[in-house]
Amino acid sequence: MPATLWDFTAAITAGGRSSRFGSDKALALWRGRTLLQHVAASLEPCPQRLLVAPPGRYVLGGWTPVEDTRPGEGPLAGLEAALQAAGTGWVAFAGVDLPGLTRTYWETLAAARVPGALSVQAQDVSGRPQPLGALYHTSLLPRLRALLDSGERRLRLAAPEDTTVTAAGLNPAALRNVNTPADLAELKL
Ligand SMILES: Nc1nc2c(ncn2[C@@H]2O[C@H](COP(=O)(O)OP(=O)(O)OP(=O)(O)O)[C@@H](O)[C@H]2O)c(=O)[nH]1
Ligand SMILES: [Mg+2]
Repeated sequence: MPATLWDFTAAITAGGRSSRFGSDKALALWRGRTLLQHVAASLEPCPQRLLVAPPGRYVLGGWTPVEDTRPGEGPLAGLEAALQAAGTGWVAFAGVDLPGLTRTYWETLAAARVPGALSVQAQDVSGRPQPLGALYHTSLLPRLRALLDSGERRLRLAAPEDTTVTAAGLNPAALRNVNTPADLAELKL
């Protein structure tokens, strides 16, 4: 895959409460590294890397801290902060709880971009597009602001359906989501 495909900004949204996990899941260990480190490694080739989190919560070398625009309001607000900080272009938006993400995963999404698209999302095993672990264009920012101002919090509404490309055939292991200690235990099997 040509290196020129890594022409997007990386953003990890890490402002969650981990209430189902019971402790900070970003710092939970899997294969000797934290979940946050796994996600960060998948995005290391990106020229600009942003970590949206409460100030001082994490130290992640090479990643620029970005404060939430609306702290505690969920990943849709995290995406707003990320797109605002990114400037102009494409942003790879990841959660801390997707430790199976790989460089190949992001390269596949990046290669699926077409003119006019504003988001590229992987199709999961049930055929649904996955809004976390997806690419978003910064021109979505006015829409996101309007959605959030109106009280909307669902990340899957971030991009209009008719401007969202879905990429099929990605490794389902890339999208394993850790919400509970049981999810992490399953990952270790
Ligand atoms: N920046 C930011 N990220 C968030 C916020 N809420 C959740 N996230 C992140 O969004 C991703 C997926 O969120 P959830 O699985 O709902 O995580 P969570 O809120 O920490 O966990 P629960 O409390 O169990 O729902 C994780 O990377 C979270 O850190 C927020 O208010 N701001
Ligand atoms: Mg949550």
